[in-house]
Amino acid sequence: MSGPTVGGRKVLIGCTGSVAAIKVPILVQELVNIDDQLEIKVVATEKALNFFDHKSLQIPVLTEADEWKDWKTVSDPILHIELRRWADLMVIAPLDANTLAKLTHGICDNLLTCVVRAWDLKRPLLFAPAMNTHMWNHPLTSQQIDKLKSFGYKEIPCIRKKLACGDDGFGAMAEVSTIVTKIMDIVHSTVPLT
Ligand SMILES: CC(C)(CO)[C@@H](O)C(=O)NCCC(=O)N/C=C\S
Repeated sequence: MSGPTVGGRKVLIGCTGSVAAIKVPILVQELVNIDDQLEIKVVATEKALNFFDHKSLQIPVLTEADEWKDWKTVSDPILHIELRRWADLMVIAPLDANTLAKLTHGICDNLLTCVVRAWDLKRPLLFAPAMNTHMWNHPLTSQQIDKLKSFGYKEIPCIRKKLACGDDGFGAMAEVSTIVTKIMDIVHSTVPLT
């Protein structure tokens, strides 16, 4: 990115109900360490909150409770629209099997899926799938990932690892360092959005 950063890039991290969500705090910390100019917000599904203490993060973690708690009248802001306007890029890490299926069909029944449903396809959206290896190997998975890629979303491929349930195989979320590198490649390559 040439010239002074007029305010950091705005990165929205979406996270869903995979055990890999234990890595969300580490992902945030690594991004802050590598570029303290970044503005970072997290949007978590209810299930994602099972895997990390969102109150321990030093940055905003938006949840279902935030979507409508302050809304009183039709002129009040709508959080998922505020977020799609705010973010320069979005990374969904981890993307669990459930939300993968929802996004494939445009289901928008929570804050995260509403942001994606309203997403400006001219802005980068990356996703890092994470699920049990038997879910990964189901034929639905590749069909659904191909569908997301047809929208222009960029996959950060899963890797083979010992999984949370003891199985060994593909389905593990990409390493945090890989996800950070993919984000920074985009941050350093895109001109500031007006
Ligand atoms: C959990 C973690 C990050 C530990 O290194 C890794 O195994 C992973 O991404 N697993 C994918 C999710 C998973 O395991 N699912 C649940 C049942 S198998």
